[in-house]
Amino acid sequence: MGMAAHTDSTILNILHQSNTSGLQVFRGDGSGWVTLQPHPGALVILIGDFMHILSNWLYLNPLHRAVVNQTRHRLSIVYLHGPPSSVKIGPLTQPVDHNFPPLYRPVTWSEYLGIKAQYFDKALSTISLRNGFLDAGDENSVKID
Ligand SMILES: O=C(O)CCC(=O)C(=O)O
Ligand SMILES: [Fe+2]
Repeated sequence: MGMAAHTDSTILNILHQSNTSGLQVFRGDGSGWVTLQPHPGALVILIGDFMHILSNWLYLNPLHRAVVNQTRHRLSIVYLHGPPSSVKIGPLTQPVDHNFPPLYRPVTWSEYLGIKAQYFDKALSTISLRNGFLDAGDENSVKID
């Protein structure tokens, strides 16, 4: 089963893929979609939207996807780590300096999941405190195919 391009709505995801590749991460430096080759015993840590929010854009949520393999069976196991569903979470004050004020309004995970279901790749923009600020999935920064 493949997965369309997305960012994870969690704090972070811990992923193990079998020895068939399929996980790809989008790199904004012009490399485009880069395949993360599986390594035996290795785990992939993906920063989710809430780590992105908490860190006020210091730790970026990578746009990624899973492509299907027509000939080889592929298995990936993902542990999703999110915040408590009803606690409001916004950018932490510590990494936020005065020249870089909070970029997002506080939001609960359950509220954010509703926003994500409705706006998908534009979800972070809808809680942005700065108009025109671009996030990973935004139309103008990355074209999702
Ligand atoms: O199949 C994969 O390796 C990716 C899975 C994934 O991105 C997810 O579960 O959020
Ligand atoms: Fe994912």
